[in-house]
Amino acid sequence: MAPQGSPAPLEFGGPLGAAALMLLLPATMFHLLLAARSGPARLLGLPAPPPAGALWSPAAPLLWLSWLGLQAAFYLLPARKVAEGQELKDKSRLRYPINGFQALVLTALLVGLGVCAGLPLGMLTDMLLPLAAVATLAAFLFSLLLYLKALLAPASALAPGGNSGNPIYDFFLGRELNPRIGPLDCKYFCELRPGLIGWVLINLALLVQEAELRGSPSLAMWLVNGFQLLYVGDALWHEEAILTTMDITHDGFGFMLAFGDLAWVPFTYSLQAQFLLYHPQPLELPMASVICLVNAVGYYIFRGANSQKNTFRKNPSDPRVAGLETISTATGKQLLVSGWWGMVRHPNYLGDLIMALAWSLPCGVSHLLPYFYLLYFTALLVHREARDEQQCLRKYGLAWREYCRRVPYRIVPYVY
Ligand SMILES: NC(=O)C1=CN([C@@H]2O[C@H](COP(=O)(O)OP(=O)(O)OC[C@H]3O[C@@H](n4cnc5c(N)ncnc54)[C@H](OP(=O)(O)O)[C@@H]3O)[C@@H](O)[C@H]2O)C=CC1
Ligand SMILES: CC(C)CCC[C@@H](C)[C@H]1CC=C2C3=C(CC[C@@]21C)[C@@]1(C)CC[C@H](O)C(C)(C)[C@@H]1CC3
Repeated sequence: MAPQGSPAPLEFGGPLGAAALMLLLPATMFHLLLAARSGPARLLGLPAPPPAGALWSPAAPLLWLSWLGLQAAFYLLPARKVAEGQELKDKSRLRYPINGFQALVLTALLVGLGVCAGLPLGMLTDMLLPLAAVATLAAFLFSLLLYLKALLAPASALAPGGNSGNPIYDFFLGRELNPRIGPLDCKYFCELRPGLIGWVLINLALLVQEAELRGSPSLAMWLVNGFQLLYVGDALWHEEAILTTMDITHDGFGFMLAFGDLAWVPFTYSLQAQFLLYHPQPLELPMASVICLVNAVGYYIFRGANSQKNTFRKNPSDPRVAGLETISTATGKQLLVSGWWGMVRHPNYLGDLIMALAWSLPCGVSHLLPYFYLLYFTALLVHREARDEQQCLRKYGLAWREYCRRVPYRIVPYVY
């Protein structure tokens, strides 16, 4: 069934773009994994081909499925709070458990106990290629299952974007908005749990492996681990805020998010730590302090902007935001035009990008490879910003134009 109303414009270059991305994204991920462990560690240019069998281990599917099962079990544990999502087309609201931080703590306890009992965590680093292969295969199979499941879904459950009628495009973007298997909300679960927590676990394994190889982890490895743990911990602590993001409220759950959440995030976002294991970098305390300052500035902007908008959206009369200047829109919602959201139209992206820079700086400036995340993330956020602008223009019309007039810069003041 297709949703009613005018069809949404095609994004990501339509079916051709979607097909190209489905090949390019996994290829890029494997290129990065191989380049990080190769001598020259070139971002551009071909790394040496993997040794025969390096992409496969019979233990990998077992390990990966156990990890997914463990995170699903933590998801189903009693939550400190159950939050309601945005209103859906049929006027209903879905309920979501807020226990992501609890899952992170339980995972840390379990891994800690395992390590004390002799679990060789560092050996996980030798499994990254086979695990990435399993995660990629799982993302393809899972997206197929989701595509088929959407055939039975009512029109009101379909996403505005991924129902063009072209199977390749719809498979990529995702047809159903909030597919659920029993009590498990697939998109909400995948976006915050197995991939995000998996990312910090991989980082930790790389740190342990470095300690085993060189006697102790390097300062650079500590910084990368610390910064990214803060980012993931923050996401899970503010888990409820994800319910208003574009991914949850607008995008269907298809290959893009399934692959992004399950494979891309854990295996490419840990690239800096992977690079450092194979290419140790000297880092002195004064430089490390400057990098910590850069991360702190980025985090301050990112958290300040996200919290200000979330507080305002939940309760505009909250004393923390009640004094801010706003524009009224025809939908009854208001737009902030002072505070963080009066500085640029996406101050949260600016903070996120500054943090991305801080995550790469500990890797020195001899290689471009550890700066991949910063480059990719800039492209992702510029594209995401443009998509969000289109959606806001459709939602708010003239009020959005007025906001753009009052706040002319998108992400970086006086630059962009
Ligand atoms: N690490 C990663 O890989 C990624 C991280 N992120 C991060 O995720 C976070 C969420 O990003 P994202 O979901 O893209 O978007 P935002 O959190 O920026 O949300 C955009 C929405 O906010 C509302 N909004 C926009 N302007 C205003 C305003 N002036 N006043 C009030 N509300 C406004 C609109 O929705 P409405 O009016 O309907 O409320 C708009 O659609 C960001 O911090 C981003 O950096 C995002 C992608 C990837
Ligand atoms: C593989 C493709 C190129 C694109 C895939 C994009 C996804 C990897 C990202 C889309 C939005 C994301 C968000 C986060 C992680 C990356 C993905 C899934 C996020 C969970 C990271 C932590 C943040 O604090 C957040 C605000 C909760 C993020 C929400 C969006």
